[in-house]
Amino acid sequence: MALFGRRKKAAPTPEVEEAPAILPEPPAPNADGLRDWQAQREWVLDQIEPLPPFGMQVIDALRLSLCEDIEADISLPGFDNSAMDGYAVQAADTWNASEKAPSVLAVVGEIAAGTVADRALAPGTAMKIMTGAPMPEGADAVVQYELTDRGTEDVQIFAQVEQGKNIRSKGSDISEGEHLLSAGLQIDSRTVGLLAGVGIDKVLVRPRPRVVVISTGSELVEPGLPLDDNGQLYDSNSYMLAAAAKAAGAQVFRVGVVGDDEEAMANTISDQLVRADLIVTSGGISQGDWDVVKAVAPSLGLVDFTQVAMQPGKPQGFGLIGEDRIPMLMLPGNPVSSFVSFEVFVRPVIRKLMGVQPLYRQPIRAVTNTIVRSSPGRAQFLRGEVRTDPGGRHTVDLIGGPGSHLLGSLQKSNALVVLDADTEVIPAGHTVTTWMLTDD
Ligand SMILES: Nc1nc2c(c(=O)[nH]1)N[C@H]1C(S)=C(S)[C@@H](COP(=O)(O)OP(=O)(O)OC[C@H]3O[C@@H](n4cnc5c(N)ncnc54)[C@H](O)[C@@H]3O)O[C@H]1N2
Ligand code: MOO
Repeated sequence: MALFGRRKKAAPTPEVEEAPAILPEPPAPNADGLRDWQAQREWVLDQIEPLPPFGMQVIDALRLSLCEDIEADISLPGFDNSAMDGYAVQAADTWNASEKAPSVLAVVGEIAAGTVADRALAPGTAMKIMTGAPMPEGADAVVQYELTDRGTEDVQIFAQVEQGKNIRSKGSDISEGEHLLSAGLQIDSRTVGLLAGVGIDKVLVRPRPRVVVISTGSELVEPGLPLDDNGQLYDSNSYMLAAAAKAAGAQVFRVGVVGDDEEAMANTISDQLVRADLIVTSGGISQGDWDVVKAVAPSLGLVDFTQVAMQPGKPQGFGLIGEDRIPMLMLPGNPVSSFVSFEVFVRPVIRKLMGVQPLYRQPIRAVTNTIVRSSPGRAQFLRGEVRTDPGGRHTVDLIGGPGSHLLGSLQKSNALVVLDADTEVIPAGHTVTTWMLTDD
């Protein structure tokens, strides 16, 4: 039984916790002043709480995490019914029936799906019955039309059927009271079907996180508008990050470009807090003279800017912003750096907010088709194309170079190749770790 069928309202919201006054101690940097990417990811995730459960229509709960145990209130099928269009009979009346020597039974009624017989079936008689219609009392088998002459007053039956033939018995799929689903399950289309099948219209789930995406940089132009000749380029990051967040299950608000203006940036972030479970920014966090996010974020909440031993994605920012301490991930502006940072930090945060497991991409080992070189000191997230041969063996080719502006080769890739910070060279034919970049 789902919560809504029984209790009509959600569990009381948990008490609001006191907002933290400082961020917890971040991971210690290495000798080069860089943090380990996995330690940084854990540190960020430790500060993220799954969203409180919410009651939703089952169709809207697709891909969300169930927050209640569900048991069946009814059996499925709910009654014995026919699996075929044909005649409900007593099996004994068909014994020894054949094409040459058919059994002949009087047809005494018709049962369509959604109706019931007006009497019990007596020996020597048959009732027409349609697929899904309830079996009449007294009948213990169904003879499909193809084994009869389809008679309307009398019917000739050309084959013997055993007891139970073509009957779908009550509870043969699900029995009343049976435990169906456990809290924590991520709802898929089959689960939606099962919930609806047992009559449940609403369930308690963790809602889609509302993710606000902001990009920064006075050089950026909204796609669709003309570029001038003064070093402008299109804002690809806010679109890419919004799409990636949506694919990860979020409800996305793409704010788009804010120029390198501190007041405008501070106002934009503050204005967005009201509809955000997470804010993601791109750009303006490195060492530049107009790194606006880095400049204003400290005035808005608790923030931490650091450098992580990964390439791309070295500069990273994290904060808990405003009175409600809304998490904010501040990503570097280079498009590939932004995307890789999304994969490493933002996607797991979205999944934690949603309460779905696993938080991380499941690593797949793939054999390199060529030598892979890496500059040691930073973990590498290279773009690759993984192919799977018919035997299930994965191979990978690197796509494009390591440059973090290479949007074209990012699009051509279907995986990230993840190398440890101390890796220098991997000969062709050896295996590497890859993350498949599927949009789910
Ligand atoms: N002196 C140093 N300079 C830089 C360092 C460093 O350590 N010392 N780190 C470099 C690395 S690594 C990265 S990554 C970038 C990150 O810089 P920012 O996060 O401040 O990003 P921006 O400077 O705003 O932009 C970098 C680059 O990306 C383009 N960009 C920005 N936003 C978008 C967008 N929405 N769509 C498309 N392209 C975007 C921007 O035009 C720049 O070309 O810093 C290095 N510098
Ligand atoms: O970290 Mo930057 O992201 O190497 O280009």
